Amino acid sequence: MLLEVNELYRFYHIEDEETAALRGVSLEVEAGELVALVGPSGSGKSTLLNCIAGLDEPDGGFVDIKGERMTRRSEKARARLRALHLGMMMQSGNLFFHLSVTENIRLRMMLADRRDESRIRSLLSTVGLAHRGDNYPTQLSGGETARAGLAVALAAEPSVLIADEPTAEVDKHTEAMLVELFETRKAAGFASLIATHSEQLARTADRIIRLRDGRTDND
Ligand SMILES: Nc1ncnc2c1ncn2[C@@H]1O[C@H](COP(=O)(O)OP(=O)(O)OP(=O)(O)O)[C@@H](O)[C@H]1O
Repeated sequence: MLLEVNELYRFYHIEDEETAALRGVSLEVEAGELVALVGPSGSGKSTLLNCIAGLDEPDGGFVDIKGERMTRRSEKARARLRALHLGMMMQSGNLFFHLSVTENIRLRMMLADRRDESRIRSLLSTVGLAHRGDNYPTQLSGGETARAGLAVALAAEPSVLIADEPTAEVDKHTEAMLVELFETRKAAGFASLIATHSEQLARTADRIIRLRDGRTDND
């Protein structure tokens, strides 16, 4: 099992008000699986992805990636696990603004001890940014920024990819290109969990997991 999420709970508190963003979410994604995560705004998708990535600590439950525990580990251990096995593309962005797109991809590869200039070029063209490698994130449109973020997420060929709305703000042609890219990952035996409103992407997925009020819908 590449990704195991077991009984995750996450509560947020603002003054006296408590929001139960996750209320016992469990899921598994196996090698070669593309899973779409869908649910209305506020249902807990981003919270779930942040907990999986070890960027947020759940109040209960655990996350294992390739059999290694992500939850309740030191920041150093989580960073190592992320660098080696996890690609993430989050709404908050995963690009360094003082680095060009090419430099962002190169840095992500270096964190996983990889160096391959031809892979950088091929990644850029796969996400439709062959002409944008030397640009800085602030010089990109919303859709281009999303695709640059995806190129960074995929840079080190992660076993597990988590992505938050990768096809938001892209045109139909680019959406089709990204769907093809996810299918290629699937064929190569990697796992992807993708929060999406894209019907095309949901249709391509092996499974759809629906979140509602912090729970999976089939609970
Ligand atoms: N840092 C935070 N502090 C307080 N409440 C939060 C925080 N982050 C999220 N929430 C609340 O937790 C719930 C789940 O939010 P989350 O962002 O995970 O939903 P989502 O399904 O990703 O929504 P969207 O599709 O709009 O991005 C919402 O009620 C949200 O208001």
